[in-house]
Amino acid sequence: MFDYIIIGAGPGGLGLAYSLNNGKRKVAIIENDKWGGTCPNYGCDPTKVMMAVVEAKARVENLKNQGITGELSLDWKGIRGRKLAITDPLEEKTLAGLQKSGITTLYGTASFTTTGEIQVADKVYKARNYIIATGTRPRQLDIVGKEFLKTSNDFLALEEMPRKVTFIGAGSVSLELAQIAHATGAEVTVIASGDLEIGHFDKEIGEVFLNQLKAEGIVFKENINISKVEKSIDGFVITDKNGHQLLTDLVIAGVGRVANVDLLNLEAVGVGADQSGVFVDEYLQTSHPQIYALGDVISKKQGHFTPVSDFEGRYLGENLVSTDRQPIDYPVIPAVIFGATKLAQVGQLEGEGIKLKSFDLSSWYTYKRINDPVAKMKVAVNDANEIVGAVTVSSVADEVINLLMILIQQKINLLEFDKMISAYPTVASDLGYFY
Ligand SMILES: Cc1cc2nc3c(=O)[nH]c(=O)nc-3n(C[C@H](O)[C@H](O)[C@H](O)COP(=O)(O)OP(=O)(O)OC[C@H]3O[C@@H](n4cnc5c(N)ncnc54)[C@H](O)[C@@H]3O)c2cc1C
Ligand SMILES: NC(=O)c1ccc[n+]([C@@H]2O[C@H](COP(=O)([O-])OP(=O)(O)OC[C@H]3O[C@@H](n4cnc5c(N)ncnc54)[C@H](O)[C@@H]3O)[C@@H](O)[C@H]2O)c1
Repeated sequence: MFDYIIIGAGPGGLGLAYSLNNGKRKVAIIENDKWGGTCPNYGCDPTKVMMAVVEAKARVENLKNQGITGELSLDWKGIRGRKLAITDPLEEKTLAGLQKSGITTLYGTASFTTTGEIQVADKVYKARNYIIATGTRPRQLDIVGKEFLKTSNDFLALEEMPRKVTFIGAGSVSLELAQIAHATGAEVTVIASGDLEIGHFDKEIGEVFLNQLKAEGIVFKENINISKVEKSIDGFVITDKNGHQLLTDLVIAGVGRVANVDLLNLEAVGVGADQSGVFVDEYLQTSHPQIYALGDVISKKQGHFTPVSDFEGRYLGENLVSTDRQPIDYPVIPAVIFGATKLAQVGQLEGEGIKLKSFDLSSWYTYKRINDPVAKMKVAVNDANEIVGAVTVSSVADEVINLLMILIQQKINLLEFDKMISAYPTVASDLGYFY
């Protein structure tokens, strides 16, 4: 008998396992694929290791003929080799870390039994509480030729970068991988089924980001509904509902992700869920009192990001053992689409008493110094002169947004900000001008 059994060893499940494991409690964690979950094996880490090379090339190219001469080219094999060396060992390290800390590790697909226990292969395990942290997997398109569609996982495993790569869907997965493919020499097309805009981001700044990707040479096609994909001698032919065709060497479907709930036998324990995830209350408790859920697998309005899963893991780690249960209280959550140019947003941009200020940052010293091709910011300030939201596009948007997140979360107004000194010239030394 365990105290806690966690299903899924991604950032959420792992955060919870370590938080609950104090030597006295018996904690088990179950994984049916790679220890560490999506982020280190198929998501954040490998994509950002690859992106670092794309960013470095752009940084140099932005200063070309301003003291830098010569041609640069990226080599996919080298980029992939870097990824293999940095992120592939993480799986083994994660498993070793769990075993060293005394957490029981079980390998296999977990599902609930009709008596409310957990089954893995032919063994049944019992616990006081069960926590579902099974994440998501790429959504598959139900079209003719769906067997020819590849996913982000397949992209990361490519041995060669094909000459022509097409992405279906213009969300974060496609927009990041499209930049990597394009920088390594592929002709890249991104197909959006509706108008080209990035959900959850400010429309105007999102458009600046997309225009920059277009200026770099990525081709976007909007309002295209794909009806079939066929194999031809030269590659694959994508046909849309109007009969237009596109020839390509590789098709990646980046059309969202679905919750890993189907193998869990949730009906047996009466836990509600659909493709968007497991239904939980503000304590991350499901309709079954012994079963909780966290991370990407839950149906929620918060973004599907590693630090959110980790936050939920740490929240449950405290709440499950506390006599004074508190509902989860999410802080502001930054979202970033990475690339040589990055798009980043945090907090709220509209609401009562909120003023939105726009800044063209390209002439600011921080950005002029590195000659960023685009640098813009919108900041939302409330009546109390506190920053409550921001959206920005530039090569350093990921760093700026985290600093703005701290100002928002800590409600630091200009008076308090002015009591601090930031190193200059850095993105931090610009912050006072945004109030
Ligand atoms: C291409 C890509 C890039 C990304 N980039 C970023 C980024 O830059 N920054 C960021 O914050 N987020 C990023 N994300 C999102 C991030 O990876 C996820 O938000 C994060 O991994 C979610 O953690 P989790 O623990 O909730 O789920 P997961 O990491 O998905 O872990 C769930 C685990 O449960 C296992 N599992 C599923 N079903 C069962 C079962 N029945 N039995 C046993 N085990 C099971 C799965 O194999 C998996 O290992 C990216 C995602 C993708 C796909
Ligand atoms: N930097 C990051 O933090 C990062 C990077 C990559 C992925 N992620 C996470 O991974 C998750 C999945 O990303 P994603 O890009 O797969 O999903 P997404 O939901 O961000 O985007 C999917 C896109 O596909 C489009 N789409 C859906 N059906 C389509 C169709 N039939 N034809 C064409 N387009 C279609 C949608 O309109 C949407 O624009 C996200 O939740 C995201 O949070 C995060």
